[in-house]
Amino acid sequence: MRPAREYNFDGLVGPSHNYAGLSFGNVASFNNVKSASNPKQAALQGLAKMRALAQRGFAQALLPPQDRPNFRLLRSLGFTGSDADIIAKAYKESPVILACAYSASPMWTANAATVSPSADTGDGRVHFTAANLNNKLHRAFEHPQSARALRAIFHDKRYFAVHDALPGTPAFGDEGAANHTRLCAAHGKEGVELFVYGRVEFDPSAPAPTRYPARQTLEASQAVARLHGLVDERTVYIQQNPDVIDQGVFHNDVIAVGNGNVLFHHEQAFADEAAGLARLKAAMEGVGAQLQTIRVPTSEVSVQDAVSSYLFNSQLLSKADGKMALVIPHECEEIGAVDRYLKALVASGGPVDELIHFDLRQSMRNGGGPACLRLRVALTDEEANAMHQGVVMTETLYQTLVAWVEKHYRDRLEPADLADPKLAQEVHAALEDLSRILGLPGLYEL
Ligand SMILES: NCCC[C@H](NC(=O)CCC(=O)O)C(=O)O
Repeated sequence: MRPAREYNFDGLVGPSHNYAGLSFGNVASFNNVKSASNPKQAALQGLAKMRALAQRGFAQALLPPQDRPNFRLLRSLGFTGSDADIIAKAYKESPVILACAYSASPMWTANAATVSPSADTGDGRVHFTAANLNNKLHRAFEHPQSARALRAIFHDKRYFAVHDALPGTPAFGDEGAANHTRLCAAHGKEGVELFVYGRVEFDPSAPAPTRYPARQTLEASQAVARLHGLVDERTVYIQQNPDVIDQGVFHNDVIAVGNGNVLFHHEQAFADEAAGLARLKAAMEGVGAQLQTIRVPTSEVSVQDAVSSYLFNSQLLSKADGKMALVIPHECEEIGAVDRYLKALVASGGPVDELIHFDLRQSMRNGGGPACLRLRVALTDEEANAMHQGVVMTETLYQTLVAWVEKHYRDRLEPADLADPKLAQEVHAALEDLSRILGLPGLYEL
């Protein structure tokens, strides 16, 4: 075994963060549609989380925002002329399409890709597959730039393989790491990769939600496992409970999170819990790991409270002393049942002995909590040295980025502001500056 640690790559929130109600099935996105956002505060809240975790000694890095509005998308839909013409025409004919082209949704980097560490893959490299996110228009156009950014950071082909997204068709709906968890005895040792899917394209008899869409298919999960060269005995597929998708659990990471040998989940998370967890347990025994579940009963926390608090959209982080900290949003303290549950959890003598709270309200109002905001990449020391270093969070980078945000970001964005052609110029100037700060000159096609 080679020693390895988990890096969390948080999404740096882009300057066009706004509330457009684009995600049917995501309750927060729908409830906050057309309210005013504060992109500056959103970016600073995200940076504060990155800095605090880096200061605690957790390996922390970032993924950059994407260029917005997405003129390529707007042109492909028939809007022509100068940039200002395109924006004006799109706003007049279809403000929702303009909002899609302007979405800052790449901030939720858990959806950027699925990642398999080198200990698990066929060729011993770290594998990434950019997620096609084809269930939502505003997200379906993220993947080319996600792959480009990952290739810029993980450029050394001796260590890293970045795959393009799966075909963008319903059979292969792929939401990346939000529906994937890796369980292991140690990051540098072979682990078990758990894929949680919402529906099965080629088996109409399999359960499926009826109200809200299931974004991830079994077929997509299996394709990612093939691309990464994962071994069958160490790969487990479990179906998400369709009833909870219908209650607003649009990704599995809204109802379960895993780390090390621990799976923290709601009792209603999975369609056939007993059988699924038995398979997971057996696979883990094969790699010398003992599955430990922390199962939250409905009698203590309802699915509705889990969705509004984002209790499970937390980060479960291993500390140097062997215990784990749970990184949660402030909303968890505000919902009585969740607050009580968490206090009892840290007092129970189990693996989680600390809560770390953050104010992430700007992201939360669009349905993105601590776990949505980060992509986990377990790396050996050699791999960590081989990646681009300019994205690793340090105190200097934090201070530089705070000044960059203060300079370029607005503190209020309403739906009508997307029609302002100056906004596009501001985003452009900000990203030009950012690629210089991060030392990634080819990051954008600006
Ligand atoms: N992992 C969390 C993802 C949240 C994201 N929300 C959004 O895209 C909302 C955007 C808006 O409505 O403006 C989504 O649903 O995919």
